[in-house]
Amino acid sequence: MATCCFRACSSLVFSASSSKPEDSISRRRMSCVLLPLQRRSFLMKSSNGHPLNAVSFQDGLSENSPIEDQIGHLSESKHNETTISITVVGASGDLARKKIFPALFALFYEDWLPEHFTVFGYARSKLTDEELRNMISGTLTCRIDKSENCGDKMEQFLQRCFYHSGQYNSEDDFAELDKKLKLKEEGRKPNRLFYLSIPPNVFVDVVRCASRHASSPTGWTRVIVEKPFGRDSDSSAELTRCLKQYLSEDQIFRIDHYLGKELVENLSVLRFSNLVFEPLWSRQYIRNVQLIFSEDFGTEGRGGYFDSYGIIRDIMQNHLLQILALFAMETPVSLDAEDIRNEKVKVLRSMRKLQLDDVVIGQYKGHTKGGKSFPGYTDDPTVPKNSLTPTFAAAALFIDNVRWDGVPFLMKAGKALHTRRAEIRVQFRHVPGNLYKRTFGTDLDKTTNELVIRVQPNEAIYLKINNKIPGLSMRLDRSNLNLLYSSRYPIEIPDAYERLLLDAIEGERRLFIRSDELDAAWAIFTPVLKELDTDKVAPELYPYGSRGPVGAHYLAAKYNVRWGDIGDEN
Ligand SMILES: NC(=O)C1=CN([C@@H]2O[C@H](COP(=O)(O)OP(=O)(O)OC[C@H]3O[C@@H](n4cnc5c(N)ncnc54)[C@H](OP(=O)(O)O)[C@@H]3O)[C@@H](O)[C@H]2O)C=CC1
Ligand SMILES: O=C1O[C@H](COP(=O)(O)O)[C@@H](O)[C@H](O)[C@H]1O
Repeated sequence: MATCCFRACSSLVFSASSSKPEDSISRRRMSCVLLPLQRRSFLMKSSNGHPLNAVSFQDGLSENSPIEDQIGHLSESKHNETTISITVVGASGDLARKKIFPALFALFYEDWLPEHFTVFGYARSKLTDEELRNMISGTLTCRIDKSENCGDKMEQFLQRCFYHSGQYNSEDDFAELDKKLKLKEEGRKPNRLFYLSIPPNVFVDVVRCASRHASSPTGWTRVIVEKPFGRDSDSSAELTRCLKQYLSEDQIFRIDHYLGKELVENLSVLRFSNLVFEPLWSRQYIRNVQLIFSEDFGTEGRGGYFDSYGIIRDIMQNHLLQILALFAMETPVSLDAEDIRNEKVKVLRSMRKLQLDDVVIGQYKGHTKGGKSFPGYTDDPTVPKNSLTPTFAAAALFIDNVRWDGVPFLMKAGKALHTRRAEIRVQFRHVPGNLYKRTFGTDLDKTTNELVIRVQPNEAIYLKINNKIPGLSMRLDRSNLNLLYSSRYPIEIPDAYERLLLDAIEGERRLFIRSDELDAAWAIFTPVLKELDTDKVAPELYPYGSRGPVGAHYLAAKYNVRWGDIGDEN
C-alpha cells in the first residue's frame, strides 16, 4: 500500500457511478408488498447506479476482439439487458467462505439478485470452478423458515459461480479475468462489483489491476473494501489517497458489517419514528450511554492479523464508533445517504480526542475451568510471546456539542470474555423529586430507567421501568418492557452481509463509510493509540472466560457510572 505513490498510477478512475440512488429501502418494501412474485431488485436498479452513457477508461470490446467473436451471435435484445458480475477477491479466504458466498446465496434464494448475474471467485490458490463450488457449497444454508427447493436453488446458484486464479498485483491476470467476465456477460450491459476480501496490504494492487483491466466498459463498477482501513490517521489517509487514484469516492463502498445488523439499522427508526424517545435523547435526560461488545472466544486463527491491530482498532474505532455516531447524530434532513453521513460526520468531529486516562486495556491469559484449559492470547503461535496488544479495552468518550455535553459514552470491547454479546445501554437520569424514593432505598441508580438495544445474540429492545407489584401493599419492582425479536418476529434475521451486499448492488451508500467519516473516526483514536504504542503500556491480564479487567469498573466509577451488563443476564 505504501508503495502506491511510487507507481506510475493513472489518475483515471473506473467508469464512475455517480447518479443518486433512489430510496431503495422504500422501494424494497413496496416491491415486497405489491409484487411478491417479481424479481424485486429490478424495480430498484434503474436509478441507482449509473448513467447509461458512462464512459470507461478501459479498452472496451473492440470490433474484432476474440471475445466479441465468441459473443457475436448474441441477439440485439441482450445488448439492451443488464447483468451484474460480482467478483469476490480473496475467494479462498475465511470471510469469503463464511460470510460473502452464503450472503450472496441468501440474496439469490430470496430473489433479490437480478435475473442475470455471475459470481466469480478470484484468489492465488489454484482451484477449478468445481473446486470452488465444492468449497462454498458446504457453507450455504437456507433460511430455517423457508427451505422449499433449497437443494435446487443451491445447485442453480453454484452453476452461476466460477473461479479465476491470479496474483493480486498482476494486470495480466485481471485482463484474463476480464475476458471470462465478458464471456459470462454475453453481450449484456455489465455492471461489476468487486469485493476485496483480502488482507489490506494488497487492496491497492487489486484496485489498480482491476481498474485498468476489469472495470465495466459500459456499466458501473463498484468496489467493496473490507476493514482495516489503515491503522491510524496517516495510514488511513494514505490508503484513501491510493484508492482514489483509481476510483472515485462514489465507487468505494467501505464496509462496516455492524451497520448491516438489524438492530443497528433499527436504531434510527426507534429514535426518529417514536415520539417517546427522541425528546429524551439528550444530556437533559440521559446520564450515560454504554456500547458493549464481548466475545466468548479468543483470536483463534486470526492472531496474526489481530496482533498488529488490537481491540481498539478492531472493534472500537469502527463498529462501536459507527453505532455511537448513529445513536448521537442530529436528525438528518432525509434518509438519503449523504444526509445521514453528513450528520454522522458532524457528531464524530464534535468528539473529544480520547485521552490515555480514559482508557483501560487488558489481555487475556490462559485459564483452566471445569477441567478444560483455555489458551492465553500469547499462546497463539502467530502472536509474539511478549505482545502487549490489547484484547480488551474500555474507554470514556465525550461529544462536545449542545446535545451531549458532559454525557459519558462508555465503550467496552473484549475477546475471550464470559459471554458473547453486543449491545447499547442508555441509562437515564434519576426521576427528580421521586415520590417513591423511600420505597426504593438509597440506591437510586438501581431504579433509573435503562433502555437496552441488544444487537446480538437474541435481538431485543427492552426498557427497564419501575412497577408496582400487584397486591395490597405498595411494593415496587423492576420490570422490562420487552420487545424480544424471536417472539415478535419469528423469522430468521438476515445476516448483515446480505443487506450490505444488496445495498452495494443497488448503489445505496447509506450504510457504507465515507472518507471524511473515516478521517474523523481516526482523529479520535489516533493520539491514544500512538501513546499506547510508544509508552509500551502493559495491558491488565484477565483470565480467559472472565468479565475482563477490574480497571474497567474504576474507569466507569470515575464518571459515576455502573456498567449495565453487570448482573443483567437478560
Ligand atoms: N474473517 C473475518 O471474520 C473478518 C475479516 N475481515 C477482513 O476481511 C478481509 C479478509 O479476511 P479473511 O478472509 O479472514 O482473510 P484471509 O487471511 O483468509 O485472507 C483471504 C485470502 O487472501 C489471500 N491472502 C492471505 N494472506 C495473504 C497475504 N499476506 N498476501 C496476499 N494474499 C493473502 C489468501 O488467498 P490466496 O492465498 O488463495 O490468494 C486468503 O485466502 C481482511 O481485510 C479482514 O481484515 C473483516 C471482518 C471480519
Ligand atoms: O470485524 C470483526 O468482527 C468480528 C465480530 O463480528 P460479529 O458479527 O460476529 O459480531 C470480530 O470477531 C472480529 O475480530 C472483527 O475483526
